[in-house]
Amino acid sequence: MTDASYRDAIFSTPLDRVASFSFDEQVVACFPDMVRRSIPGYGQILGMLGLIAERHLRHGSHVYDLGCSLGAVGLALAGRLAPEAFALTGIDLSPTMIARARDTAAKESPDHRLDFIEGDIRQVDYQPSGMIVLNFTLQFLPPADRDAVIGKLFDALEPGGVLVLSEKIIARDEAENAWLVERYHDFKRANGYSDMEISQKRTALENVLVPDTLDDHHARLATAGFERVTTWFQYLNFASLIAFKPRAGVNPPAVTHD
Ligand SMILES: C[S@@+](CC[C@H](N)C(=O)[O-])C[C@H]1O[C@@H](n2cnc3c(N)ncnc32)[C@H](O)[C@@H]1O
Ligand SMILES: O=C(O)C(=O)C[C@]1(C(=O)O)C=C[C@@H](O)C=C1
Repeated sequence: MTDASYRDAIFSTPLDRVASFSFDEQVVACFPDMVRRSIPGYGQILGMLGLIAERHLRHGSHVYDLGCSLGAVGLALAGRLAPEAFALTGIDLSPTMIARARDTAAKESPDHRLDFIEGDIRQVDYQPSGMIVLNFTLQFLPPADRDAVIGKLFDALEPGGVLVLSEKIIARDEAENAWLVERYHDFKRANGYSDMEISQKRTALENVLVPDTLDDHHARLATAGFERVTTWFQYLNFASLIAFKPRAGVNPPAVTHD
């Protein structure tokens, strides 16, 4: 990152009332440090997205990065693929994120076609695309809106296109979930967050980041029409899935028995 990025100290002082988490200017200013210290495997997921794009993207096709924040996904793809291999549109609700994503892309990958637009991913008219990435974004949509967004993305994908969905997840089994969350807090402590920071951030994220189970994600993607859904990454309570849209004509016709 060539842009200024500060250490995340947002929850490091005791707060009388912890406000709901939002992607405000304070978060934008320390975002690279926050995600690096708060999302297990964040860097590895970004690295793999480039390799997935190399394998699955038809030359010259369009990619969406939804909830793009500072544009890290586009930069990761630009690090692996030639400028003519793809054109990417990043979309985010936060104007500050979008402004910084544009600046960074212009400095770091001037030859690649990386566009960034401010918008709500629930309201976009999507153009046909070969790959769509939701890297820790769906979890911030109200649960009631998630099926419709995934349905729209399925429709926008070209036959053979892929959706990559990375999310914080919850385990249905209480004991399993407790173990994962406790180890996740150990991970945060090891990355320099205090117990107070961990606890205040947890409060701020209540009802803002609402995780689904892996089963919920698989079921939603299958219902939308995805042919094959694979959980290709999991590190504690963070996971990434890839979903494949069927190629036209390869589905065998349904066999009927009489
Ligand atoms: C955890 S961040 C995503 C991180 C980013 N994808 C990355 O890989 O660095 C979630 C982002 O989703 C954005 N967001 C949340 N709801 C949104 C919506 N309805 N439409 C567009 N962006 C949204 C937030 O502004 C925030 O930047
Ligand atoms: O800090 C946490 O508890 C998180 O869940 C990490 C998480 C995320 O998963 O999106 C939460 C908010 C910020 O966007 C960065 C990371």
